[in-house]
Formats: sequence, structure tokens, C-alpha cells
Amino acid sequence: MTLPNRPPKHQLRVAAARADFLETGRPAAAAVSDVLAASWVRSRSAGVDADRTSPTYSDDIDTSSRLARCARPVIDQLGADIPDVALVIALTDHKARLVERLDISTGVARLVDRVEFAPGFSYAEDTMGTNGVGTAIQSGQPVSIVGHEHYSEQLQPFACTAAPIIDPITGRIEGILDVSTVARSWSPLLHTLVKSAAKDISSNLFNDRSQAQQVLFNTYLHADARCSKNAVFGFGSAVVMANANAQTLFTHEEQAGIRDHARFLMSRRDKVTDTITLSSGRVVRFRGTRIVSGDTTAGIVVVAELAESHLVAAARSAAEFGVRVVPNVSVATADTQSIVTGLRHRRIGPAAVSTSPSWARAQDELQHSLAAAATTLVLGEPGSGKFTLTTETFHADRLNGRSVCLDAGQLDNGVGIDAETLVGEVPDRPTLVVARNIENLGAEGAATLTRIVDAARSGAAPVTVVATVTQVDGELSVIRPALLSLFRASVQVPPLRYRTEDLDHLIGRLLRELAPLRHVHLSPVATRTLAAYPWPGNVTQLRDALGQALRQRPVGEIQVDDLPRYCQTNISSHNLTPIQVAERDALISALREHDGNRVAAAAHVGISRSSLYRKIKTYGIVG
Ligand SMILES: Nc1ncnc2c1ncn2[C@@H]1O[C@H](COP(=O)(O)OP(=O)(O)OP(=O)(O)O)[C@@H](O)[C@H]1O
Repeated sequence: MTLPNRPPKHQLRVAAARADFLETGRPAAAAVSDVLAASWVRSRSAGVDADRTSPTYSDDIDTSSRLARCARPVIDQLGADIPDVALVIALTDHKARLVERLDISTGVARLVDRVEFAPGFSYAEDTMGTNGVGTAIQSGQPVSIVGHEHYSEQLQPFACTAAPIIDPITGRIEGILDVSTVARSWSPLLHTLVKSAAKDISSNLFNDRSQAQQVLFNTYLHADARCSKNAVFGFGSAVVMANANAQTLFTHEEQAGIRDHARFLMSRRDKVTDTITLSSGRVVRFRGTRIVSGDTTAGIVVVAELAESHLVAAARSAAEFGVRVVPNVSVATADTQSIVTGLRHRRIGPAAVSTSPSWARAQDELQHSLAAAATTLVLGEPGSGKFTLTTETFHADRLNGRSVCLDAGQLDNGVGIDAETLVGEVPDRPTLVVARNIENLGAEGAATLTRIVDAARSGAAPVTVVATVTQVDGELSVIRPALLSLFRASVQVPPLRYRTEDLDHLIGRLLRELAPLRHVHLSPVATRTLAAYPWPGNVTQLRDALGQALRQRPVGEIQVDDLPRYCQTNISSHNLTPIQVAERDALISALREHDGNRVAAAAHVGISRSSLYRKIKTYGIVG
């Protein structure tokens, strides 16, 4: 890739403006941008010596932070995509301290080494003067500081393009992505590239958090379903869940004591079981599952049992407590890659992969609804991507937006959900409240959701409420009529079987998610088999099927035999009894073993050829 220079005349004007500023302390308004002028003024007021700057060093940089974890795949991908460009890529934390540096060019690396642009060193504006990293943090926006625009003399040979990495949930700047090169090699393309890559990392931060939240919800629901007589609590960074038993077995103060102890257990690495005496004198035994995301604990689900209770013994069967690890976030660099390969236009969000017109239509409709702040129902089959479509469409246009996800269980319990606080918490940031699968709402939950919608409508803050509803066999689940009147618009998410053009992308993305950094792909026959299956459980089911296949074959080419047996049929297992499923799977195994030879397969399972033909038809066995 050849990078066009910034015009020499412009550089001359900037050099002259900088010299004037250093002498007079007044930026020449016409020669430099407002952002640059403000940065020069800040550098001067901070007492930075333009002739001599030297970065401070710290030895406590966290290289395994959530930011580093979410940034690494994007940086690696950038490195792989632009191996021939003279630059170095750097990640800093929110204090402008370099966390890591990837050298694409050894020549540029040697040059930046001389100015100690290296892990551990801080490029904060108040010590280094105007520079990509420090100025992006101070101004809160992507910047390119080229040649003479740097305040410091030592940095004049360089061009640094840097963009803040914003956590989409908190809106905080978590760090900076910087690409540095020599001034004469700078191109506006780098500005677009770094901005997009920083957005990819933001999107990974969002995915990382929402995956952790999803694992927390699932673990909580699972524990609640299995421990029907016990109190079950789920605690995450921003959510508190408790089942009905928790409310009846424990007083408010006791619940608060349990919460404090659960938070304590969360901070420990070793213990997930414990016994404590509450302030009321009652003794409670805890068994928990810690939700671990990278190196951090993202939440905990605890079953709390009264030690004197006869329920303790009954609940012992719930043995699978311990740790659940949230999968790594995916590499969300599709947009960035397309910039690298020529700024090709893409209409889809950074993480949801789809090229199908029906998905694009759903996205367009939802974009309109969200723009009009209309309370919207998002309808679709289980696992079709209702939640993904909603959150990604929202965040794609609102980088400082935050989204809050509530499922039916939380809305029913109402724990920690105060409608006014929820919608009024961050008045100046666009907020999306997603109520998932509201067909499962009880009367309490419906009342809570109504309060949230009312609060969103009457409050000054920009809050939009979207609810997802599941369709099964083409039928919409039954929703309380009063709830329907809350909504102004609806959007239909297409089932996976109607957007088979997405299958290849989805398989690729899910494999990268499930087996990050592993060399694994599907054989052409396995791909065709997946394409023929109707996927009643949609993307969630596809993900499970690939997960099962990876357990059979963790690396290399996944064969059709590695896929779950049902993939070779076109009739959903939901319509079959367990015995029929077992029979169908045995027939598929026999057919696979004999390379599709029906005579041999019939002999293998001990039935006549005509019975085999009949059963193949009954079970919709294909291939
Ligand atoms: N277009 C897409 N691209 C990539 N992954 C997707 C896409 N759509 C869905 N997924 C993945 O599929 C899974 C299910 O998606 P999601 O939770 O959004 O579906 P849902 O319809 O809201 O599910 P449910 O019916 O369980 O509420 C998630 O793991 C999600 O990341």
C-alpha cells in the first residue's frame, strides 16, 4: 500500500505556525485546526519543554486487562492485513501508557524506540506535549498529528494517528489505538483505518460484556430451574437477580448480607462454597458459580441454603458449581479490513455477519424505529438473532450509547429495577432498554415493563425500549394484550433458513469465536449438509452444532461425521420421540459407515431395504 503525503505546503505553514506559537504563545487561527491549537495551548500551560521531552515510565502496566484482551485480535488482524506498510501499531491504557506495540516495520520501530515510544512509557499530553495518544485522550476524539504539528521537537519526524477506544456501555475512554509512521508516509487513509479499528475494539468490549451478561443470565436461570426450592441469586457488575424463594426465605437485610458475601466470594479465586452467619443469626450455606471473562470475574450465581433447613440435602444434587468461562470475543474487523482493501462500502454492523437482503431490511426498519425512539417489538424464531440485531443496530450509530438488557425473570422479580432510575441514570447518553422474550412475562414483569416504558416516554433522557418476542412454527407466542398496546412498531428477524447466503460467514465467525486462533474449517460436504438443514433453533443451534463438531475434531477439517446426527435430516427433532431420535441417529450412523450404501446400511441395522427406505423418508434423512 502506498500512502500519499500530506502536501508539503501545508507542512510548511504548520511549521511556521508552530514557530510563531512557541514564540508568542498564540496559535495562528488560520493555519491550524481548533483541536491542534487547543492542544498546543494545553501543552504550553502544562509547562512542556518543546526542546526536551521525555516520557515517564511505570512498571505496573496490565497487559492482561479486558482492554488488552479485546484489542489483541483486532491489532493482530491489522498486522496481518498490512504487512508491507512502514508503521507500528500501539495500544495504550486510559492514562496514555503504552500497553503493547506491534512493529510492522523494523525501520519505524527503531526510530520510535529512540523516543521511548514503548510499553510502560506514558505519552500523556502534559509531559510529551501534542502527540497522537495524549491529544486523542485530551480531546476525546480521533486525531492525526503529523510532523510539525507535534509540540515536541523530538517528535517532528513522526506522524501519529490515534483514536480513543470507548467502552460502549460506560462511555468511558478505556485506552487509545495508535498507528505511528514517519511524517512523509502519512495518509488520510490511516485516520479512517484507526478510527474503524478502535470502533472494532469498542465493539469487542461490548460483546465481551454482553457475553458475560448472557452467561450470567443462563447460569442463573439454569440454577433456578434445578434448585426449585432454594434461594438463587445472580450478581453481575450492573445486575442483581433473585428468584421468588430468595424473597420468601430471606428478609431484606439478610438479602443484603448475602449480596455482600457473594461479592466477597466473587473477588476470590479459590472458593465458591462457604458458610456464614447472617446478622439475624441464621446460618447460610453458599454454593456458587463464578462467571469468568479473561482474567476477571464478571459475575457470580449463588444458591443460598439455610443450614438448618431440610432443603440442604435435597439441593445437593445440584453439583455442577464452580466456574464458567465466557468465550473470547470475536475479531470484529470486517469493516476495518474492508478499509484496508480499498474502503469498500459495507452496510452491516461490526459483529453481526449478514449479506442477506432480509436481514438488511430488518436492520433498516429497526434503524428507523430507533431513530424515531419508537417502542418496538422485534419478532423472530428462537436464536434467530433478535437481541443481536437490536443491540448492534443501536450501537452502530451511537458509539456513546449504552444498552441495558432485562429478561423476563428479572422483570418478574423486579429486583434492582427501578424504572425511573433505570431510564434517568445517564440523561445525556442514548440508552436502549431491551426486554428479552416478553412472552414469558408474568403479571409482575408486565407491570415493571409498563413502568419502564412510561418512564422512558415521560423522562427527558433519550431512552428507547425494545422487546423481543419468540415465534415458534410461524406462530407468535401469546403476549398479554395490555403489553401489545405499549409498542408502536414491529420488526421481523428472518429465520436462518431464509438467509442461507449468510451461512458461510456465520460458520466462519462462529468457528473463530468457539475456537479462537485454531486452524479449523468445514469440509465441502459438511458445509453442504449444514446448508440443507432447516435450523429450527437458528444461529443458536448452529453454534451448538459447531461446538459439538469441535469436540469431535478440535483442529483441521471438520467432516460430516463430526456434525450432530440431526444435521443430516430435514425434519426437526422436536417432532420426534426420544426413541425415534435414537433410531434416526442409528440409521444415519449406519449410512455414514457404509458411504451411503443403503443395502449395506439396512443389513448393518438388521432391517429390510424397504423398511430402510420408508424410515429414510419418515425421518427426512438426506445425503
Ligand atoms: N447475524 C449474526 N451474526 C453473528 N452472530 C449472530 C447473528 N445473529 C445471532 N448471532 C449469534 O447467535 C446467538 C443467538 O443470537 P441472539 O441471542 O441475538 O438471538 P435471539 O433471537 O435474541 O435469541 P433467543 O430466542 O434465545 O432470545 C448469539 O450467540 C449471537 O451472537
